[in-house]
Amino acid sequence: MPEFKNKASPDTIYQKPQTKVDDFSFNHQVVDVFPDMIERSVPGYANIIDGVGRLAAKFAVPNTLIYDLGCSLGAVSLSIAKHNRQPNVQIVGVDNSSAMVERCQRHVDSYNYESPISITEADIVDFKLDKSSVIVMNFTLQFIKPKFRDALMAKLFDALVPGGILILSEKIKLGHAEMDSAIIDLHHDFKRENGYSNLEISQKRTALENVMILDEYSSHEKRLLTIGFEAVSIWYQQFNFVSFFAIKGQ
Ligand SMILES: C[S@@+](CC[C@H](N)C(=O)[O-])C[C@H]1O[C@@H](n2cnc3c(N)ncnc32)[C@H](O)[C@@H]1O
Ligand SMILES: O=C(O)C(=O)C[C@]1(C(=O)O)C=C[C@@H](O)C=C1
Repeated sequence: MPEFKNKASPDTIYQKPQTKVDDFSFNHQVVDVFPDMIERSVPGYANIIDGVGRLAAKFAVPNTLIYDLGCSLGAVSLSIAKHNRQPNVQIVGVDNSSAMVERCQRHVDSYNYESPISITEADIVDFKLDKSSVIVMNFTLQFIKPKFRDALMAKLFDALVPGGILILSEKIKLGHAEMDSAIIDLHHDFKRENGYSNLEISQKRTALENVMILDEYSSHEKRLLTIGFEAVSIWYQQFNFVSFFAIKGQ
């Protein structure tokens, strides 16, 4: 995983009790601590970033684009640039948080990989996509309103060349209450082991409740197959954090 060159500030956002916990948003306060927050919150994050770059390299095609939708600080874009061996591949990161885009541009500018990376501020729901061989949404679809998800996935399918892939990483819910609760407990243990208190875990959970809506893995798979993808497969999972990819037939 490309190291963030400026050492990230520690995430202390939910340390103090808040009388009213606001909905989570990718604002300046979150941007400042984001590398620390995501590393301590998402099991396997560094492995996923590296694996996405390696997987993208297997499907990248010259003279196409590779999209990183919901790019945050550019970790996926940089991993793809690091692993890509194909000529004339342009990596395009898109995010609708101006605070993220501004910081992401600085990160990307501090690297010098052969494949160019451009960063754009836009809402991916109404962003027009050009011909691409790989599209990645790493922990982003969960923040898109459910009513927009089918159309967004269909748009990504249309933009892919035959043989192209969509890589999605998502926090999922399990279809069985007792199993779901056990896996959520393991995730919370992971957070506690990374130094988060019960108060931090519970306030963050409240903040995310209305903005991060989770699907079951079976719903993701069904949606992608219904749209026309030839096959869908999980390549990484730890607890309720899954990364999977779907291929468009030739
Ligand atoms: C959990 S972060 C993604 C992490 C990042 N992909 C990584 O691997 O480090 C979700 C990102 O999606 C962005 N986002 C959420 N909704 C969006 C939308 N409608 N259009 C574009 N970006 C969006 C947020 O601003 C945020 O930066
Ligand atoms: O479930 C959580 O507590 C999370 O923090 C998850 C999650 C994510 O999956 O995107 C949510 C918001 C932050 O961007 C980092 C991680």
